[in-house]
Amino acid sequence: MGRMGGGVGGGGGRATSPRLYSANASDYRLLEEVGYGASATVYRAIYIPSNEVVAVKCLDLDRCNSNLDDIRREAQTMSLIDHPNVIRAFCSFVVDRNLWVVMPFMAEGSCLHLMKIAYPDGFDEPAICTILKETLKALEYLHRQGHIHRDVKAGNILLDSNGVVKLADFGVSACMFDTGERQRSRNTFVGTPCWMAPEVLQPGSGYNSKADIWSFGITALELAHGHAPFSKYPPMKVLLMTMQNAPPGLDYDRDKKFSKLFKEMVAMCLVKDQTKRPTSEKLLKHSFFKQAKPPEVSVKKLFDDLPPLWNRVKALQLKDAAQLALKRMPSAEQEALSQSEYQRGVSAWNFDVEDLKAQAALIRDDDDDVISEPKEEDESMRTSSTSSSYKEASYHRSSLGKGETSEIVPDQSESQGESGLSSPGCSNQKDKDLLNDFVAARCDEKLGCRKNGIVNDRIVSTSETDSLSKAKIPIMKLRQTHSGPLVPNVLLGHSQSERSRNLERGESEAGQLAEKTKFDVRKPSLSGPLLLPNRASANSLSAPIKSSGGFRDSLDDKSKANLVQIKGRFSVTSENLDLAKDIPLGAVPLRSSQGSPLRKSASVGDWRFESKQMPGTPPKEHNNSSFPVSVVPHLQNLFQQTALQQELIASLLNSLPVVEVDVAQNGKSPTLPRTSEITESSDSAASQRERLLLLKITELQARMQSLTDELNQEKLKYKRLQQQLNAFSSQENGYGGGGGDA
Ligand SMILES: Nc1ncnc2c1ncn2[C@@H]1O[C@H](COP(=O)(O)OP(=O)(O)OP(=O)(O)O)[C@@H](O)[C@H]1O
Repeated sequence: MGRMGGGVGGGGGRATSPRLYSANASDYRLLEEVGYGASATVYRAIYIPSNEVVAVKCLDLDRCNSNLDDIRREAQTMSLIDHPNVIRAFCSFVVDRNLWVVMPFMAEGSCLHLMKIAYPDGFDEPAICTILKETLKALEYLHRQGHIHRDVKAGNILLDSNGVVKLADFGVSACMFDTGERQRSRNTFVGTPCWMAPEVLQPGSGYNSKADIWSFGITALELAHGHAPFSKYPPMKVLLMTMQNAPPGLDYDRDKKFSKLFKEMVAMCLVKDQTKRPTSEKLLKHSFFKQAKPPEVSVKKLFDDLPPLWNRVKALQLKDAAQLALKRMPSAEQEALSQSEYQRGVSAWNFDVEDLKAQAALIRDDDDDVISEPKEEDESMRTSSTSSSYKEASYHRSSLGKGETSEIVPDQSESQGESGLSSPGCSNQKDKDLLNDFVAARCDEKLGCRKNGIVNDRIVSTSETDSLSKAKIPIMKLRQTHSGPLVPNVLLGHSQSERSRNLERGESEAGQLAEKTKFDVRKPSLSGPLLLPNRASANSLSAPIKSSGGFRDSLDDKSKANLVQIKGRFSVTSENLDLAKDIPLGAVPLRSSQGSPLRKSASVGDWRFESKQMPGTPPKEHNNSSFPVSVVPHLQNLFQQTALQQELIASLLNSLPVVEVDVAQNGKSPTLPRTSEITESSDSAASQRERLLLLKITELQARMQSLTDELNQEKLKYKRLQQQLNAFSSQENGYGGGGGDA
């Protein structure tokens, strides 16, 4: 155990008198877990010598990218910070493989937690204005001191019970005046992808404090919507979108509730060219911040009536556990993945290169329309990111009962093309290079980048670009942020053991959901815009339908089950008939003059035409019920066959005047010629032929008899159905008339 960093501090700022905090772990009693990040778990704790409540952040050194020297320097920097809006470390010390950082306890936790638990759609503008102004003051101070924060986001904006706002987490901050190793580290990727400025994402290009201004703008959107832009996408996708898309912003139409000043301020921060972004000092002078109310007025009210922070955190952990269970489903992999990083508020400076590459493999085509239409994307993102954990949290306020969509897209594997990396989102060489550069940079940065085995294979395949999408890699890793032996028992009760219990509970809770989702995801969709245009562009709409990949079989089965008739290469199913209703007329290039595209099909056209000729068929039957469609063709078939056979028999009979046949009268089998008669005419040249013909006649007569029976039965059936239909329509009329009479 060794002491690191400053040992003095007081109440998180200049407000209280300086106090010395010991670097002895036994002087701290860790209480509830109040937060967790990529590499740390934060506890409410009692500093025993003064009986003061503090926060202890336990950083798992094994999970940090930095070496001990960097961390020591980091801690020293933290202890020198002295601003009312910046969380200051009282002291820090190493406990085995953990770094304990003692800080003031911020009783209301982070803005992210608060939104997750009670404001899934974001805060109101007065609260946002105050929070942003206080945060900007912190940034202005840090920039003046030569620091770049590099991880500005709602998860790092902490609130205390009086509404005081403090910027936290210097785990990734860089000193602008540093040289050597530290300086070089600014050419690597640090930060959280959704909040990362384009220049930070561009390997090799340097960046400065303006990167914080971009993140600040993203944080403004996060506070306004309840989530950051692109938060539903995997990091690789976010990376591409940040660089390719127009910058996100507050929409003048959609975000009507927000003022013009707010929109303007955000737009100023989210300019891709860093040189055009204002400095924090200049931004602080923007008119938007002039209207800011004091924190105790606009921020404090946000947590009225909320339970204690640790109970909220526990509720969120349960939901996280359910999310993790959900992630196990391969079909929901991408969705769960994209949500997880954001929902846990995890920073990208703990990016796992393997994770990134695997996530890149999951980039799908169907998202790519979004790339060119950022606003739509944002809209869909808004729907999806308010789903799951937020909505079900028990302490919900504003949005309880609002509609919620879990956006799980059916597998459209065939439409993806060969590779995730060759999807439109990264279809050109530039994109591929970008991804490769990015992965390479991250790989260089990461000491633990493995050089062999699966990971290595996957790295190779990234540059080859073709096999990545096929890799089905178990991506999800439960990032435990604390190692056991170093932690007192009391702590374990709230962390690992509890977390695993929660996980189990969460898994069972999520089980049903998972089942449902699995079903939903895999359920083939037999209609919809993706499939219909393809069908419509085929020569005939009634041509055999080729569905995509995964559900071709099931579709075939279904087609068979619904088969109405096959005529040559045409197969018509009742499903086609249903689909025809949904097909936009304009989408069908070869529509017949009869109106319905399906009339192009000989079979369907004929049936419809002829069925109209059936005597006594009420016109209503075509749209009212499905039975005429299936019965009429059958009847017609029988009718046609019978007529043909009758014709044949008649002509045969005409040609055989000698044979005794009694077909017409009783329909029974004809009396066969007696043996003696046959013998007598054996000389006849036609005798052989006659015999054969007689046999044929007998056969045909029998067949005709059965067909006649069948026809009679069908006629009866048809009559009954007609009666039923008549009864039904008269009932309908009766209801209508009754209503009118009454
Ligand atoms: N002083 C504090 N008082 C109360 N809660 C805190 C305090 N510091 C941190 N937290 C809570 O703990 C969470 C995680 O803390 P922190 O962000 O420092 O961890 P981290 O591992 O660095 O996370 P990340 O790297 O993902 O940002 C915060 O989002 C916040 O909710």
